[in-house]
Amino acid sequence: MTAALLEYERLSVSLGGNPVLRDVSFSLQRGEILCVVGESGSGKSTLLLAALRLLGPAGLVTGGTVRFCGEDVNRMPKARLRDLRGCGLGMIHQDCLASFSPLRRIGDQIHEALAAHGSVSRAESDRRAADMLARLNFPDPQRVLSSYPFELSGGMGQRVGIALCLLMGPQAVLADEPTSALDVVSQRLVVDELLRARRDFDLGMVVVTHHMGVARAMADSVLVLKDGRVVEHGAASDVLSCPRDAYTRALLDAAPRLERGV
Ligand SMILES: Nc1ncnc2c1ncn2[C@@H]1O[C@H](COP(=O)(O)OP(=O)(O)OP(=O)(O)O)[C@@H](O)[C@H]1O
Repeated sequence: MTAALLEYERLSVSLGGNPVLRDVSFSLQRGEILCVVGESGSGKSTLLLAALRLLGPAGLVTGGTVRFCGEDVNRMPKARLRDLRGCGLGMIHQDCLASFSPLRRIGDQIHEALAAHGSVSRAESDRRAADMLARLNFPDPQRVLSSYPFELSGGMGQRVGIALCLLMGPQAVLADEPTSALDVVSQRLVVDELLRARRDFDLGMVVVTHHMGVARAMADSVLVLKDGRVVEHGAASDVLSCPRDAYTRALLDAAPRLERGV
């Protein structure tokens, strides 16, 4: 049987000595979108960072494992870990534009990122970036590539961040509140782009969101986190339509609606 893309098995993590994740288990298959919901401080970002072994100096895995394609992330040698972070697991942040240097053009920075993970000429990286931006419905990819970050709107910046993530050729994508900083129109575009990326590249995705409307629009499965523990995990249709847990019901009561795109 093929290993899951990501598998958390009874993962417990502490930050600064405080337990933040407790016995978290789930798996993610190719082509699956898992949305992780829960209130602020419930451990959602920590859950994503654990997969990249990016818990920082305060972080400690106190029990359990995270496996990527069957390989224990906490036992990976440095070179493997670099591949994992560079092109195995893509990361999309709440504010992708903030990850770009304000001083250099987008095309220069995309080239730098691609060249760090394999020999690629500037012409080739521009071609691949322009193709990806066109695929994500940017009307003028060349203009984006020659822009500085401050010349892009927040929504465009977020979509450029998605393009860069996809250009690295990840097998799975971790998205931490990818729509939270956006107006509703840009939210819809980002949700549609992530759904298209899943379909086109058969990606697995873990999407952290406060927004139950985003979970409704995207999720195949939903995991509800409270105080670092999984209170509910199952098919999106079950968790979002017939929640078993009172906490999930309370989250759903505050949900803005987005229709499912695919
Ligand atoms: N370096 C640290 N040392 C100690 N505690 C930390 C540290 N970083 C985060 N925490 C705590 O860990 C808990 C989980 O944080 P985390 O960012 O994973 O939650 P979250 O669900 O993603 O929250 P949000 O939705 O606000 O981003 C929080 O209570 C936070 O205060």
